Amino acid sequence: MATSPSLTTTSSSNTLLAGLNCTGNVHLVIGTNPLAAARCAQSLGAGAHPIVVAPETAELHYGLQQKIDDGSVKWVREEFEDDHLFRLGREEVGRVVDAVFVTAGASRDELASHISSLCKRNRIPVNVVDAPHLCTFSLLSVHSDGPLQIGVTTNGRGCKLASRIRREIASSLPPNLGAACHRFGEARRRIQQHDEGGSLGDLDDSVDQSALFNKLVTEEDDARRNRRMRWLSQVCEYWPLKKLASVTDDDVHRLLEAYASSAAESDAAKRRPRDGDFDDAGLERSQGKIILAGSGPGHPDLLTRATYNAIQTADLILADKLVPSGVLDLIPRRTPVEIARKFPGNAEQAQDELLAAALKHARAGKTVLRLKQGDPFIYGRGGEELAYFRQHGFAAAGAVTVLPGVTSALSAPLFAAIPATQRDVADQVLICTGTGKKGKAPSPPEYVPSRTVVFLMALHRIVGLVNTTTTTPSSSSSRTLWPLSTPCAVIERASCPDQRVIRTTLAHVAEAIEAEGSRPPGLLVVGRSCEFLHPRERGRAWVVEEGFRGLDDEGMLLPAQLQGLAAAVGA
Ligand SMILES: O=C(O)CCc1c2[nH]c(c1CC(=O)O)Cc1[nH]c(c(CC(=O)O)c1CCC(=O)O)Cc1[nH]c(c(CC(=O)O)c1CCC(=O)O)Cc1[nH]c(c(CCC(=O)O)c1CC(=O)O)C2
Ligand SMILES: C[S@@+](CC[C@H](N)C(=O)[O-])C[C@H]1O[C@@H](n2cnc3c(N)ncnc32)[C@H](O)[C@@H]1O
Repeated sequence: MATSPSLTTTSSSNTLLAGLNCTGNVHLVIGTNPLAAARCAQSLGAGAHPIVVAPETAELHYGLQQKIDDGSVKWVREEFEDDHLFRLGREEVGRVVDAVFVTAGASRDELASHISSLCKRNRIPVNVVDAPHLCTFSLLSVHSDGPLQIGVTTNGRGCKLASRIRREIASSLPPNLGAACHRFGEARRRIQQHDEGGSLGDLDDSVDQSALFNKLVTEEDDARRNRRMRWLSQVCEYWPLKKLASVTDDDVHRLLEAYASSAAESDAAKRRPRDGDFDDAGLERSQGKIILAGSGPGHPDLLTRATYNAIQTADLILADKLVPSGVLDLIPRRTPVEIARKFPGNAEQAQDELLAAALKHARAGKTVLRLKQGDPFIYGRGGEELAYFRQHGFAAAGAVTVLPGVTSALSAPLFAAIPATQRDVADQVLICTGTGKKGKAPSPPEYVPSRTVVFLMALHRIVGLVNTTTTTPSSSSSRTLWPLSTPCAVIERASCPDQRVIRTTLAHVAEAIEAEGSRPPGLLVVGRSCEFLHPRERGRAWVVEEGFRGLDDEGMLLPAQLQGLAAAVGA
């Protein structure tokens, strides 16, 4: 999000996009045509002071005339002279103007060339319409909605196309997103104020989350400072945009207040329902039912029909944080939905809240859908939840239904063209966690050359994981170490439009994640199968692949992957 128009420096390669703070700047506009009027409007929108330089006799576009009449644009009624650049600017920068826009004349015009070289010599940013070679920056096609700005450039390869792309992007966004940016920005500011500068250092919104984004917040941590800010970041990362856009001031307030109470509770699971807390096991009432369902890795087409039907018919949906937004979008508008606040360090409380809510509403005769991500029984606490519901009055046949889901553990490798088992390459597959209960490091699986290992919940502690698998522990054991050359892949947001795959080896995976940032949820696949369809590219420590190619493509293999296959089988 930027508060001013984004400018790009112009060259034959791609440009550095930046949001410039133009408040109080002086922009010199040379020309009086409709473009000059548009440039003045853009400068005004960014808080700059446009000055038009044109002779008294010039014909003014009516929009420009209006702005001159109302005093927002100043008109210097003179032919352009070099010293305009050095005497019309702000006093605090020695009267040099901050930027120059030449809106008439174009490429063949000698004056335009002269102004451009003069500006370049004096390091004054200059833009000449329709003459990229004369520009030091170009303007983006910008969608603005309050503090939210989205800029698109094709870097001189078709501004009409850029504006079409911009419109298309803007139309795919939920309404009120600008207001949501404002609301969340305010919440952030309040947290920073109240929590004495609590900050995640995430001010640079041009990069993805760091790999530490999901690091467990422990009770020893400087709770207030970090936790509230983490909480807010988690909401921004995991909630669907539609939900973020519909948040009200009250919701934000409640979210932050809820944090305050959960932080107070964090020293114990005191209020957590436990076995025997309710003496109602076996007590069958006239009650509703609970459906515990998996929603797959991300793409809504990967839902089972059973889960889809449950989504359509439930009275209440209690969804986990990782449930993909494409799935949440299928929930009918009439159906209330709550998303778990399972943020690092708060998973237990959030789980308790959901279990209590599920019981309450099911006891009141409702059909409650506990919607989980992937498969509910694969690191999804599904077994725990089923046992809990059984112990609390939902033991009769049909009182709780469990519906499977496509697990990310097996589908993410598939979407990255990694066959988890492959004849002569991998004859077994192991799914394990990179993080144990309360953030503990589980003991790593031993190295078996013919095994594909999928690590869930591992990326926030990748350094520790690689260390324990590849180096000898101090208490020397006979464990076979993993060779650093073992191929591996990080697969993030598998089957979502922003899926990303990083192909590398154990030697470089931690460095790759550090360099590329994190895009949760993501997992790590290790083993020779990672290279079967993707032979390693010599001289490259890692390779990044962006995007999900959809479910309609024939095969799932890119031409490059097919070439890889040919190479792998020696064709
Ligand atoms: O004990 C804990 O829950 C905290 C330790 C912890 C775990 N993973 C972790 C953390 C750090 C953290 O959450 O801050 C690490 C963890 N848990 C999670 C994430 C989020 C992500 O991958 O983007 C991450 C970060 C992973 C990464 O950075 O790669 C989220 C998570 N853990 C879990 C669930 C499922 C659930 O709560 O129902 C969920 C999803 C919650 C949701 O969608 O709302 C559950 C979980 N957490 C954990 C385990 C392993 C337990 C074991 O078998 O030893 C398990 C599996 C299980 O309980 O059956 C451990
Ligand atoms: C708590 S586990 C839940 C797994 C889920 N029950 C399943 O079967 O996929 C969460 C972990 O699943 C993995 N995960 C979930 N969705 C993913 C996706 N779309 N792409 C890559 N990894 C994913 C990540 O490793 C994440 O840390």
